[in-house]
Amino acid sequence: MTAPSTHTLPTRPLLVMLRQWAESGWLRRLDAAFAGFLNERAPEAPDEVLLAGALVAHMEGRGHACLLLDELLDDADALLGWPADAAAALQAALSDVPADADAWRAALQASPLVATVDMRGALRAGAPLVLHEGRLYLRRYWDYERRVAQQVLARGVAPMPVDTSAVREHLDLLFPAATGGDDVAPPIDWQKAACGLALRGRFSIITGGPGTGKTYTAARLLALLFAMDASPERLRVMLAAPTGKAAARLKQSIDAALGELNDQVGDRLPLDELASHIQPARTLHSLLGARPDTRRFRFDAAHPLEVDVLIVDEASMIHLEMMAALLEALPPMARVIFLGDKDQLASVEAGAVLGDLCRGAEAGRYRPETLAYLEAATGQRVPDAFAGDGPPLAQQTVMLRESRRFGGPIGQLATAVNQGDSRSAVALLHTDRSGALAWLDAPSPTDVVALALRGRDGAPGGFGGYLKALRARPVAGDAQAHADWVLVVLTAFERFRLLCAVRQGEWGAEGLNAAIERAMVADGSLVKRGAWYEGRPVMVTRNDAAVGVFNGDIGITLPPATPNAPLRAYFLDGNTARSVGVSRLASVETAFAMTVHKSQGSEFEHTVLVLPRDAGPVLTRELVYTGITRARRAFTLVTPRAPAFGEALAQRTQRASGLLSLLDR
Ligand SMILES: Nc1ncnc2c1ncn2[C@@H]1O[C@H](COP(=O)(O)OP(=O)(O)OP(=O)(O)O)[C@@H](O)[C@H]1O
Repeated sequence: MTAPSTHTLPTRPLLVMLRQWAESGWLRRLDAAFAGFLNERAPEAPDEVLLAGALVAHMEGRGHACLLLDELLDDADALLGWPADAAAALQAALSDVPADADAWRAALQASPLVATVDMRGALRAGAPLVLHEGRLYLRRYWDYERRVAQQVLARGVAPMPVDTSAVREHLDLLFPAATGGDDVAPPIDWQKAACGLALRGRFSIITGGPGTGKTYTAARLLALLFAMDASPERLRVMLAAPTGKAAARLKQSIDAALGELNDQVGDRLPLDELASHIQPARTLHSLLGARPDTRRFRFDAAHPLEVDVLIVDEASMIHLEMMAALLEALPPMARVIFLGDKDQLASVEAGAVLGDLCRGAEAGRYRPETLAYLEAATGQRVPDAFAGDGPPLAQQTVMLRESRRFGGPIGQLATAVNQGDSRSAVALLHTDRSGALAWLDAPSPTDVVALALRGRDGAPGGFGGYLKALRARPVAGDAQAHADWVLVVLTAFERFRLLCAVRQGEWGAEGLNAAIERAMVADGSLVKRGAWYEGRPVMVTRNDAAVGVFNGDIGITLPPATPNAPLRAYFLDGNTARSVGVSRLASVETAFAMTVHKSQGSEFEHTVLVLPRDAGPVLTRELVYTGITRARRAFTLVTPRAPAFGEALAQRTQRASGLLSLLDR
């Protein structure tokens, strides 16, 4: 949101009240200031318009694309989840404004501050708010939603013509039939179906939990596209993900899958040539050409990306603004395939685009025409349970349902959590004997610190391996040995991580980082002479295109190979490390512990999820699920108050958005 300026203190009673709310921490200062800005623009605007403006800004700060007016009037407490005193103040404020939604809507519609959308989609010029079908938007977010919907519709409405018998031949090679026994029909291979559907669309989604083979499928889809293309030598393939780490993982997984495929199909498909067409994976910011000090990217509708096929991983992390920019920068004829887990937490920024787009993915809702195509192109009959009359987007969306790497206790726990089955989840955490799962009651944060330093039974180590790697520094001046050491340290750090539900407080990332630092300094593992010290892991908290670091990147502070040179932060970039002088990193925080939100796109051998004492609105099922699915071999749940876990599972993340209604027309 653009920060409006207020030059003088407000005198209008509503604005005074909003300012007090901001001082109490119920609203952001920005939200109250936005109401002040609306008042400056239209001093005659009634209170309800200014109040709605402050609340829509507030909702944007909480990740919502819009404010649902009916929900606000029906049950403001449920919508906002404010503390009792704030809720009472809001109820009092609401009782001063028209009590029913129609009167409120009429006041908004009549205001010059609010644009309503006419039959042709036109808006009143210059209005900072938009009202559409009971949803109130900051104009920018209305615009992003409309642009995303337009792009999805433009790319997805008419399937491209496909030679189904050629597709079938290739798909049978790429996905050898599962054997179901003599009289048992083989289960449907959703990976094969996903390739078949993506082949005929310019916009496709492959969603599924961890290890369900999204990248495995994407690699086969690339092989299929390459085999089916009339001039494959000209095909430009790009890979991207929201964070550097996720981009590096995507490239590694695609390379590994293509290598495996090569062993499987030999020279029946030109896979070596395909591999040479795949450019290095990039972050979305770098792909689009982020520029310092502007929201605009180098690539946009007027200057499209030079790409024919774009695969985007970790799509649940893409927020509305980025999705709009990405889709518009794609040439109209290019294909984009999004991979992601629809059940994960959405981005910190407003919008839950993948979740919205995948709302019907579980049910399939494939139309007869889609089912007939799938049968011809893949040789598979999709079970009736997945038939329906879904919109065009549903015809291009496939959910992968079988986890290949996550079948053990961690997978079972993730499933129980996803289903909100807290009894089974608690039982799994308490009774697992394999070492994969553990529940730790931690009366004090020092228990978490002990876990961080030494690990636990069944999953020993904690940060011990990382500290050991740090100590194995080669003699100064040997550049190659130094480069190898940096990679060892970076990789060792990836093995263990504390994930917190919140940032602040003793159970939050900030408190635990400080406590771990203190403990490591006390036992001599670290020498800390200032904010920057050797071995300090840092996470970038703001994009800085000029330095080449982006929100969520994780680096380790180390001395460079040259003796006595200042410390540098080293970042893993695929299989190599790149470094930045620490003085150039303006926005970073220590990263022994990090929030679950920031951990998306990463995985660790042993992941510890720390739930604080009180289950506030941020503690949700999606947050716990996302934390668990960051664990590769071991997961530990830690909390000072056991019921916090069940309370979190009972709470869902619901983000207000109008995207689906724009797509369903
Ligand atoms: N059909 C299959 N047959 C055999 N192995 C498979 C199949 N599908 C996936 N795998 C294997 O399962 C593992 C997980 O697959 P993959 O990495 O593609 O999953 P993913 O959904 O992309 O996971 P993540 O959520 O971690 O990104 C890989 O080792 C892959 O080779």
